[in-house]
This record gives sequence, structure tokens and C-alpha cells, in this order.
Amino acid sequence: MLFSVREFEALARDRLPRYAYDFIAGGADDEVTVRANERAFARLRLLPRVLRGHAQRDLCTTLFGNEVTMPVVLSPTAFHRLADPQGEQATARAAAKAGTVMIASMASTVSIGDIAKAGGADLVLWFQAYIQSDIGITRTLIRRAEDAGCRALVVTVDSPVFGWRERDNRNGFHDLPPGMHCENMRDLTADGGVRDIEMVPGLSWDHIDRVVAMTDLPIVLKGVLHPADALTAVEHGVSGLFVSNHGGRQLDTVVAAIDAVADVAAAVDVPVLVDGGVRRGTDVVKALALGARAVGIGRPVLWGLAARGEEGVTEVLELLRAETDRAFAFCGCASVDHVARDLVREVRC
Ligand SMILES: Cc1cc2nc3c(=O)[nH]c(=O)nc-3n(C[C@H](O)[C@H](O)[C@H](O)COP(=O)(O)O)c2cc1C
Ligand SMILES: CCCCC(=O)C(=O)O
Repeated sequence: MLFSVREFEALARDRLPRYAYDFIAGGADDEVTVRANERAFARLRLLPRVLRGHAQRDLCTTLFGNEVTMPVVLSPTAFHRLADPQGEQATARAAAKAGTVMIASMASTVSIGDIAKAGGADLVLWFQAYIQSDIGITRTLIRRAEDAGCRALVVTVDSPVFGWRERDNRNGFHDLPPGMHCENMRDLTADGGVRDIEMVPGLSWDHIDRVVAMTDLPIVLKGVLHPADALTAVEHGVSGLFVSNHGGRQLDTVVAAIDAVADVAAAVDVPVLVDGGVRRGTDVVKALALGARAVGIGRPVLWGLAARGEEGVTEVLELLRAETDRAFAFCGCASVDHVARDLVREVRC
């Protein structure tokens, strides 16, 4: 029996080959932001309310019309088959069972259609896309997601180029092992092969306009940190924002995601999600207090998957659910609407 996300990381580290553990755990450059994401939560302290008389708590919330049983969703992460042979299929089953959203990465090692099938009717599935320079390819990828029944499109905008990942360089990890592919990119080359995913340095608001025009799905921009960009995004027809620094894997020394969320939430009227460094139920409460509708978890899902496959993902999600419920109880909150800004104070260390 494991009692925390931290313990899942330790077990995953024992079980994974070095290159895979490093790929998941690591970040860009000096990994300042990887560490900052978690440390920023520790600098935020709770100021709980007592005697509110809530014998029961309800963690449910709604995200773009999708009901979820807790304000914790699965952030998009690439290559789940590095962690477990069933990969994204195992993750999808665990997300469906937990009653929360799985955001499938465009760089998944199982196709979006097969992820949807594995999750079944109970899974709320969203698709994360990197806009490609060929707009036709981008359109095909979005159609595939729509055909699979995805209910929102998460467009990642913090990756005009790929982050400098020194652990991966040292380990020589540049390609997936034999037999693993980015399955969504199949049949997208002239000869029907698997196309490489590009990072597009010229990405601009014009691309967002084209994607907004190309689908009826709600669009969430992921990787926005500046409130002025959040405002511009809404003007361009985006339905939500995902405050994120990509888990510290792209631009290093960026602000911790949790430190950016309050200003973004204050700038816009649309739902705001945040990910980066969420490891405890108290982190979930802090994010909601600062204005987030829900949080995402990236690495914790992969630690669960690497430690114990589908069951491990379920355990990680249920640990976070129980911790969040306990934190609600301690703070005097019966539901997500009760999590007020004054529950959080910032301290120096
Ligand atoms: C191994 C790994 C792969 C990732 N792949 C993607 C991806 O394909 N697309 C994307 O938008 N973000 C990707 N991310 C970033 C996550 O969506 C998320 O922002 C980040 O992991 C949150 O931080 P956390 O890991 O501390 O929870 C990845 C993160 C990790 C750790
Ligand atoms: C094309 C693969 C993207 C994976 C990714 O986003 C990450 O490793 O952070």
C-alpha cells in the first residue's frame, strides 16, 4: 500500500529504465521551474475556517459542460507506453473509472480512437494538439479527435521550439523504442507513414483564429502565463485557459504556474485551469482559492502508470480525491464554491 504521490514516484523510479524516468521527471536547462512549481505550493499556506458544520463534501464541478467528480483532470503527457505496455489505454480506463477528464496528448502511443474505445462511454476525453505548420494536417488531427468523441480541444502554445532537456541528451533519448509510435501521426506522410510532430516557431494568433474556425469544440489554450495573453485569447474566441509552464520542460526559470493563476483568473471570465507541481489535495485547494476551476496532473499519472499500470493510476487519482476531500473538511468547505480566496496566504519560505 502506498500513501502518497511521492511514494508512487519512488516506486516508478525503481521500475523504469533510467532514460524513461529521466524523460518524465526532467525539465529544461537547470530545472529551476520544475522545482519552483512544487516549492511555490509550499510557500502558500492555508488559513482554514472552523465550525462550518459540513458533515459531507461534494468535490464535483463542471468544465465546459462536462461534469467531473473532482476538480482534478489528467494533463496531456506524451508516450504512456514508456511507463506501461498498455499505455494510454490503461490511463483511459482509470480516468473513466474516476469520473474525470483525460486530456490525451497528440504525442500518445495509442491512437485517439483507441484511447476513446478503451475509456468507453464513461470517459470524458479531450484532445491536446500542437498546431502544425501544414493547416491541412492540423485539420485532419482535429477531425480524428472529433470522430473519436473528444469534447474539447486543448491547444498547447508554450512550445514554439522544443525545450533543452539535458537529461535526455545525456541518456541519448531522442526516439521512441522500437514498436512505439505517435499513433495519431499515422497515415500523414505521402507514403502513408508516421509523420513527425513539429514545433512551429512562427505560431501566432492567426493560427488560433484558424483553429477556432475549424471546429465547434470548446478550445482551451494551454501554456498561457501572462494575463494580457489570456485576455487576447478570449477576444479570439477561446473558451478556457490552462495556466501552465509545461511542468518546467520548455522555458526554464519561468514563474511557477500557481504563482501566475490569480492574475490570469482575474483578467478573464472564462474557466481557468492550472497544472505544474500539484502533488497533494492541499495543492488543489490552494489552486481553487486562487481562482482555478480545476487543476491538472502530469507526472503523478505517469508515476501511477509506471508503478502499477491502470490500478496505479486509479490509486493516484483516489489518493488525490481523498486528500482533497480531507483538505475541504479541514478548511470548512462543502463544495468547490466554498473555496474562497482568503483561505490562502503567501509566506517567504
Ligand atoms: C513526460 C511528460 C510529457 C508531456 N507531454 C506533453 C504533451 O505532449 N503535450 C502537452 O501539452 N504537455 C505535455 N506535458 C506537460 C503536461 O501537460 C503538464 O503541463 C505538466 O506535466 C504539469 O506538471 P506536473 O508534471 O508537475 O503535474 C508533458 C509533461 C511530462 C512530464
Ligand atoms: C512531441 C512530443 C512532445 C512531448 C512533450 O510535450 C514533452 O515532453 O513535454
